[in-house]
Amino acid sequence: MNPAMGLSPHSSSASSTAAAPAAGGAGPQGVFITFEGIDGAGKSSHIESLAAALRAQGRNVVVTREPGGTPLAEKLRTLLLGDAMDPLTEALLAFAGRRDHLRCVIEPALARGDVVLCDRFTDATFAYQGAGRGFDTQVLSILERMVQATPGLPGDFIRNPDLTLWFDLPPAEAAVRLAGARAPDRFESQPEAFFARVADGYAARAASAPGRFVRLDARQERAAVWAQLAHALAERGYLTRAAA
Ligand SMILES: Nc1ncnc2c1ncn2[C@@H]1O[C@H](COP(=O)(O)OP(=O)(O)OP(=O)(O)O)[C@@H](O)[C@H]1O
Ligand SMILES: Cc1cn([C@H]2C[C@H](O)[C@@H](COP(=O)(O)O)O2)c(=O)[nH]c1=O
Repeated sequence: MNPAMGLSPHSSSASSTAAAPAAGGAGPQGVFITFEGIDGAGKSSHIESLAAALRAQGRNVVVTREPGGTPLAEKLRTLLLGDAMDPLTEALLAFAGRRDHLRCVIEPALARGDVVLCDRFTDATFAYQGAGRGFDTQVLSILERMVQATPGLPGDFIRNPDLTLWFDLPPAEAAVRLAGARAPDRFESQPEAFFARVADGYAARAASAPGRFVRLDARQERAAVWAQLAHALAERGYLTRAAA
């Protein structure tokens, strides 16, 4: 457990887990936690509960999402979820929104020492555009490096989440949960085979960064999924055992 409660944990680079150099001095570093999984896996059901638990422990928490998180990126979200386009255009819109989101919301919050809880981030681009659409992941890696380089920090520092909570649910079960819940967007209306590829994409990302990813068995009932999540946070010192 980290007794500093995440005040100075690892903000990792793409190739290492070295701590992020603080921009303009040795100020506090926040904690960047992302929620990932196929549509309907249960991410949104837990993000506000985690924010409440962290706030109860005195942390400032920013809850945000991708695509979106800034006025500009929310406009790009509307395009991405609503308009037909090719996979490269999807990837470029996702990364354009991410750049604005990082510069305007995520980096300032982390520099203040806040906890950032983000519903989806770059792993979603690799899972949906890479594995789901079959787009070239080498191109995605180039965009990732360009977009996640942090202003004020050395050029080789790439902002990545400290922790990624991967809600792993079989596509057939996600489809049952989403059926009738709301009008499906352009991604939610994809066939089950698409989500099988997306799920494989998440598994591949998790295998490539095992220290960052925690797999949650999202088939369980809500309280049991929360228990897994809280345990993972407590193990890393981000939540006290009591809150978990
Ligand atoms: N553990 C669970 N067991 C059964 N149903 C659940 C569980 N968790 C969430 N649900 C339900 O499944 C549906 C999808 O949940 P939620 O919106 O949290 O998923 P999501 O991963 O955020 O989806 P999306 O990415 O599409 O926004 C909701 O109707 C929610 O009430
Ligand atoms: C970040 C990101 C997201 N997507 C897809 C994944 C989902 O289908 C939607 C977002 O909807 P949600 O209800 O907010 O989960 O967008 C994507 O294809 N690429 C991305 O980079």
